[in-house]
Amino acid sequence: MAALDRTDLLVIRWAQGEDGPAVALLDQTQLPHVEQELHCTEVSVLVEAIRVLRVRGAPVLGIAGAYGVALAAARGADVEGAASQLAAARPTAVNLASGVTRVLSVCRRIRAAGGGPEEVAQGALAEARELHREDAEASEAMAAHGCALLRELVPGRAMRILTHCNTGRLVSGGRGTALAVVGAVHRAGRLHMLWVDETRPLLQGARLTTYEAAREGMPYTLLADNAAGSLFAAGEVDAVLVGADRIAADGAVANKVGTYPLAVLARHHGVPFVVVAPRTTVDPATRVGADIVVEQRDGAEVTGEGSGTSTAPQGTRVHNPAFDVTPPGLVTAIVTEAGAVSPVTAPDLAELCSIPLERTSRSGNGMMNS
Ligand SMILES: CSC[C@H]1O[C@H](OP(=O)(O)O)[C@H](O)[C@@H]1O
Repeated sequence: MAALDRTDLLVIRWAQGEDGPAVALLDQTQLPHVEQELHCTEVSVLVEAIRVLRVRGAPVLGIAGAYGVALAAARGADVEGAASQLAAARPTAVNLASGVTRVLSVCRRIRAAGGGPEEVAQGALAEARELHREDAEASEAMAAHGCALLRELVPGRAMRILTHCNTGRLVSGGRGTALAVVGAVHRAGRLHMLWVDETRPLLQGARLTTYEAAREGMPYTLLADNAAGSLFAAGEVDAVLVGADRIAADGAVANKVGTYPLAVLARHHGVPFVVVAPRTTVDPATRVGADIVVEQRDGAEVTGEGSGTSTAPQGTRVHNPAFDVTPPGLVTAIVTEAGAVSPVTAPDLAELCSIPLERTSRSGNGMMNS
């Protein structure tokens, strides 16, 4: 694997190639051993890329959804239909639907004002680019707020931080969410060890967080998910940092499956459990955690069925939720670009995110009314 310059990880970008406009993605299913860019010249290709996690992680899904609507507009395709397909590609990460809705609203507004296809395409791309830029900015702010909070929560010494799944540059327009905080702690000389959960079944930790930690020069150690408990028991964890895919109005956090058990372990062992996410991941239209739709994925991701190396008998029934939901009472703090809220309460979260508690309801296709 060629060592890459830090600034050179282009996770997602708008491309104008010989075959016209495209959404270019670093294919995360090929990492860490192959760095390959996928050019999506059709929305259907981008939808499939989202479904199979060639591009993944809540904030970057919002960026991908936004560029996807701009791609439909640029190619003179049915923008409304494209928006519905994109928003439905994965149900849990709220950023996807909100990124799609944001650019679709711009298309509708330009059209209603009498703009033609060219104006709609230009407006859509400009809005998608603005969302991309905002996410990069949010990432820098989260890193600063999160690092300051950790220095309060773990005073005086270099920290041993455990993380789950992948929350770095690969999920963001910038440095990421939780891993952006770890990077800031590392650059401040305060990171003793980053414990990396492999994160079964798709191994985002083993494949992607290790890849990013290595690029950043962080001290890191990979572990099987079920080894985390013994680390807590040995007093080897000073803080847990994770991302989020959707945060309900009451502060309940949907994140990669395996997050909830870490929150329970952290509470039992008196270890801070910190969630890092941009305000775009807080969804006031989802009142409580029980209302979060948790994506159920194909059992073959667990058994390997069909890949030639199946681990279980043919036809084994599999429970494979992509996420779980952690109640706010187990969350020490939620860090966003606007700052940190701790303890996590609905009014404080709403204030932090400058979101009025009463918000428009969802339309049937999972997209927010603009
Ligand atoms: C902060 S976004 C990263 C977030 O997304 C991951 O899910 P997936 O890999 O299925 O897209 C996981 O929940 C991470 O915490």
